[in-house]
Amino acid sequence: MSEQETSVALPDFAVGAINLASARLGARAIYATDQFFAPLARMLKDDSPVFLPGEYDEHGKWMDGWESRRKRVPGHDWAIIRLAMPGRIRGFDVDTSHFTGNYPPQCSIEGCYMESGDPDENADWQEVLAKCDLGPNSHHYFEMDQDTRQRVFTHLRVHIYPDGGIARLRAYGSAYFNWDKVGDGEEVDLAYIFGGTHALHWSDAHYGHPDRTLAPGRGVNMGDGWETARRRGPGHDWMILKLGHPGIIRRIVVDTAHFKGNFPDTCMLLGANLPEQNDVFSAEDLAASENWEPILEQTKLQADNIHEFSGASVNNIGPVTHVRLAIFPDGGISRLRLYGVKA
Ligand SMILES: NC(=O)NC(NC(N)=O)C(=O)[O-]
Repeated sequence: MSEQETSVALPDFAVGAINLASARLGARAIYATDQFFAPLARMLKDDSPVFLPGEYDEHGKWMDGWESRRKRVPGHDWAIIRLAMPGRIRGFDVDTSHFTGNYPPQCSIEGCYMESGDPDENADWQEVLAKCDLGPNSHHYFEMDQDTRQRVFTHLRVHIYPDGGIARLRAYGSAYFNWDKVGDGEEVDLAYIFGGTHALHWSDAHYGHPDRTLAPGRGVNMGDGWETARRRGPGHDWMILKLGHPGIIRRIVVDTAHFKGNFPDTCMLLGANLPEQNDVFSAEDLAASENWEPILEQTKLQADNIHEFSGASVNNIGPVTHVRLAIFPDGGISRLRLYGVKA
C-alpha cells in the first residue's frame, strides 16, 4: 500500500487486507480495448496517483492511470488484468483521482480463475461488481457480498462505460494458496504474502505498510518496506501478522535493506498459537493473550543488512498461528522471512 494509503481512512473491508491488484506484488496489465491516452499498467501502480498540470505527451494530457480515447462508435472499453496472486476479494477501490472531465460515468467488474496462463475467449467470467456509477476525482469503494468473497480469482475484467480514465484499481482481499501442495517437513517461508500471511494490527505505519515486508524479492528502495514515524514518546513499535498457515518457525531473516539512518536498534519476534482467533479481534485482545512466547530474543540490528537467525538463537515454541515483530524503539524493516514447516 502507498504511503498515503497508510494514513487515508480505508473502509473496514480493506483493513487487514492486501491489494491483489498491486503491481509491486506482481499484478500485470494483460489487455485493453483502448489505452490511447494512458496505459493500463498505470492503473496498477502502488503509489497514489498524481496530477502534473503542465505535463503533455504526443497523445494529449499525461494522466496517471488507464485512459481510453473518446469513443466515436457504439460500445464501451474494457481491460483485463492479472492479479498478483490467486485470491479472494473483499472489495474494490475504483479511484478516479484527477480524472475530472474524462472519468467513466459507470463501470462493472468480472473475475475468472485460470489454473495457468491468461484468459482466452473460453474463459469463465463471473460478474463480481454490477454496473455502478462513478464520479470525478474520487475513491469509489464497493464491498463484495459474502458469496463473492468466497470465490477465488486470478484475473479481473474491468468495463468502463463508454470510455474514459481510472487512476487506480485496488482489489482488497487475501491470497489463496493451496497448502496441501506443501509437503510435511518441507521448509517454506511461513510469512510469505502469497501464502496468505498478512498484517492484522500495527502500532504505526506512517511511511510504509507492514505487508510490504512480506512481498517477494528484496526491497527496491526505502519506500518498499514497513517504516514507522519517529517515536517521540516511550515504548516501541510493533506489527502483528496472521500466518497463512500454522507452522513451526526454525529460521528467521530480518532485512533492513535501504534503512541506513532509521533502522531499528533492536528487534524481537514473539509467536502465539491462537487457532480460535480470526481477523476481526482487536489488537488489545491479542496483545493481552498470555500465549505470546519469544521465538527470537531482543537482538541488535545493523543498517542496510540481511540478518539471519537459526539454530539455538531461534526458540522452538511449537506451532504458531500469529507472530509479533517488535522493533525498538522505531524505524524501518524491508523484509521479514520466517522459514519453517507447516503444522
Ligand atoms: N484534457 C484532457 O484530459 N483531454 C483528453 N484526455 C487526455 N488525457 O488528454 C480527453 O479528451 O479526455
